[in-house]
Amino acid sequence: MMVSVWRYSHLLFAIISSAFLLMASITGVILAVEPISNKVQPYRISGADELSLAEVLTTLDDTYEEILAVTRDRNGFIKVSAIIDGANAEFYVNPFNGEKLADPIEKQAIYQFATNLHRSLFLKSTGRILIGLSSFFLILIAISGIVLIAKRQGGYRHFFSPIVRENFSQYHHVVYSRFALVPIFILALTGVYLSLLRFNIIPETPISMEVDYDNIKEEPALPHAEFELFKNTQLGDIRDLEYPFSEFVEDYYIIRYRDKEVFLNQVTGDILAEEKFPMVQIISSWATVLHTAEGSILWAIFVGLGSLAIPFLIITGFVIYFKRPKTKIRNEFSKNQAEIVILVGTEGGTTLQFAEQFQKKLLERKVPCFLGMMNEYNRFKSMQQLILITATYGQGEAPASAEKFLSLLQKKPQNQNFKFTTVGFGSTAYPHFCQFAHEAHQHLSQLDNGTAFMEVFTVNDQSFEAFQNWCTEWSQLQGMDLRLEKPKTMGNTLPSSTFKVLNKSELPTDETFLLNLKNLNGAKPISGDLLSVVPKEGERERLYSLGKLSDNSLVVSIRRHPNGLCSNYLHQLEDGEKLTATVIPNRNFHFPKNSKKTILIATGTGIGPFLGMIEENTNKKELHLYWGARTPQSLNLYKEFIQKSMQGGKLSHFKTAYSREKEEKVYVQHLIKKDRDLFAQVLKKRGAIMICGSIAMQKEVLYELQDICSQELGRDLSYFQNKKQIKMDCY
Ligand SMILES: Cc1cc2nc3c(=O)[nH]c(=O)nc-3n(C[C@H](O)[C@H](O)[C@H](O)COP(=O)(O)O)c2cc1C
Repeated sequence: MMVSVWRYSHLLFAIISSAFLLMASITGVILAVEPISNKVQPYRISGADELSLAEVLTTLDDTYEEILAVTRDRNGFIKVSAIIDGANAEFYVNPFNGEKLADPIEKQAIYQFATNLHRSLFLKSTGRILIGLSSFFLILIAISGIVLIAKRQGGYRHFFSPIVRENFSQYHHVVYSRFALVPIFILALTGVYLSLLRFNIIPETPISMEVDYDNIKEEPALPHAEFELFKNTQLGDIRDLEYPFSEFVEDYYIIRYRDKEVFLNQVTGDILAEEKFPMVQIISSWATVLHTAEGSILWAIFVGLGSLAIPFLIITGFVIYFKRPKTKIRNEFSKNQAEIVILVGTEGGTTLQFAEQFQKKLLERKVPCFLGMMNEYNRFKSMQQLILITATYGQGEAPASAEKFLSLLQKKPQNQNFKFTTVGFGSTAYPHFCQFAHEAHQHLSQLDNGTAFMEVFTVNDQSFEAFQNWCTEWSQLQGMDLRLEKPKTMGNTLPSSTFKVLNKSELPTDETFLLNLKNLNGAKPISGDLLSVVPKEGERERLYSLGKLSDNSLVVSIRRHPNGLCSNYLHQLEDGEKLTATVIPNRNFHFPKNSKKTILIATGTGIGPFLGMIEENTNKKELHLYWGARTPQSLNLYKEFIQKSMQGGKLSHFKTAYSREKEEKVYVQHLIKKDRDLFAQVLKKRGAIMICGSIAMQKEVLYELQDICSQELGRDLSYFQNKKQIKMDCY
């Protein structure tokens, strides 16, 4: 079924019931404390459950004047009803010696208040109906939530796979709901059951045992300590025992077990009648125990945490929904007038925002274009070029708005020849980077009348810069010049900081340079975070990976492009000059502190964040660096730092691959192939591999790593990516 159906059902049920659920869950948390505070009282006597009824009744009869009943509650406390000095009394006893321990625990006012609010919102039957219905909605929310998580994770098998943190609400909503689903589901189900019971929709049929009074025996008369049943029944097995009303033989002992009731002749000890409780009664008893957690501290904590999760999930759920980018597609040309058809595959809505910017620029140039969703694929009569802009979800699958695309492609063939282009939006933090874009492109390539206009272009982590690059490349091939504007809603809202240039070291032959910066205020970056620089007002931002050498010194490694606005702007900065830029946290690319062995792989300026990570390796854990560049001279910029780090023990091994040193080109992937045992060992021992550099290098490196994973470790590469043992930041 479509993800959107599940999503909207999930949301709808939550909207309908959220206020009542909030009330029920908050009071539920308070009520979860009650069984714990009862259970910790010292009235449970160790070993009492193993005493026989014969022993207990003898002790109690010897101690008290007249016993009416003995009850064992869910806490294991033994309560006696007796007549003392002519008055009825109830109290807990020590069944070993009959000693009174305490009066029964009285329900505290706070729990009484919370119980009333929890059950009926102080609205009597109306409130009970509302709470019952909310519990029912909670079951539906839990079911649709399970389906949604499974869909997002790419199947039930991956239900508990790690989640990439995109933002606080999205991440924590999924993380906590995965663990809270079980208690929430049980609370909701038992809540509905208890409501149905209360309204007699589930009828509780009472036991109706008949005693054959005509055949009641009066002999042999035995003292009750001699009754077989009392000798063979342990105190822990019963729920309660009622003494006979009078001494007449027609009155009998009533003994209630967990699953049955027994009438016992008070003179001879014969069983007069016995009946199992009906199933409904047993289920009701279980539903009460599970829902109220009476008698179990662990269960009370479990369901208490489940209740606590509900308000959190309601709030984060609404934040996710209301923060989703809202875009309404406006088209100036109909689908059959358009020469360029842009179809979008999105789930969170961001990809559509990018596509809208692109469509806007085309419309400004009066290009007849149409923007729609990939699920709207149809016959487009005037289409000359189809542009797919799509995200990837699950384990490399289609996002919600593109689920039907591949089948529609077969069902709705175009009558004319057309070109096609695919832009994939994804994240290298996921094992199957932009896989759906590649798959869609592949399917289009198989059509007789479709021709690829460009290779698949991939955009990592919604990088506007990358999308702009694609747009420039595409528009040049089209013979036009399109410059996109970054929508305000897409801009990062993080505050900018001022940096002072400490120094600049340069390697003119390679057009690369290192900028040493000091943060004068604002954010506290970690190596691997990104520095967003806007070279001129109105210009798009460029991102650079940061290395942190000390609290006062950051480093960025930059390649200077001949016409590059930003790289040239940074290059002309003099020592002491100020730079305003924003630090963007890049959580998926921080140095793994818990890993005993780590391998860093970089090409060219990709070494930048690793310089900081090496410097931070003060514990001198095993750290390998593989670095690829054109010639040995390229190393001059970093040589001193590397040598110092190796001498200081912060870097254990350093290997280089130069592509223009000898006839035969050497790339980092060749080094990996040679050292495959080391790579296998590191992954096996829960170490980490970090990759930074070009996407082209990343592809080759991943290919090599995939081979090592399947050949040496018998697992897919994605297994280690999911465990965050492989981290990438490539561009
Ligand atoms: C649950 C989940 C699963 C994802 N799976 C993948 C994946 O397998 N491959 C990938 O490249 N990106 C994956 N992504 C990243 C998204 O494709 C990326 O964030 C995209 O920009 C989202 O676009 P949208 O907001 O238009 O849906 C995943 C994101 C989420 C939240």
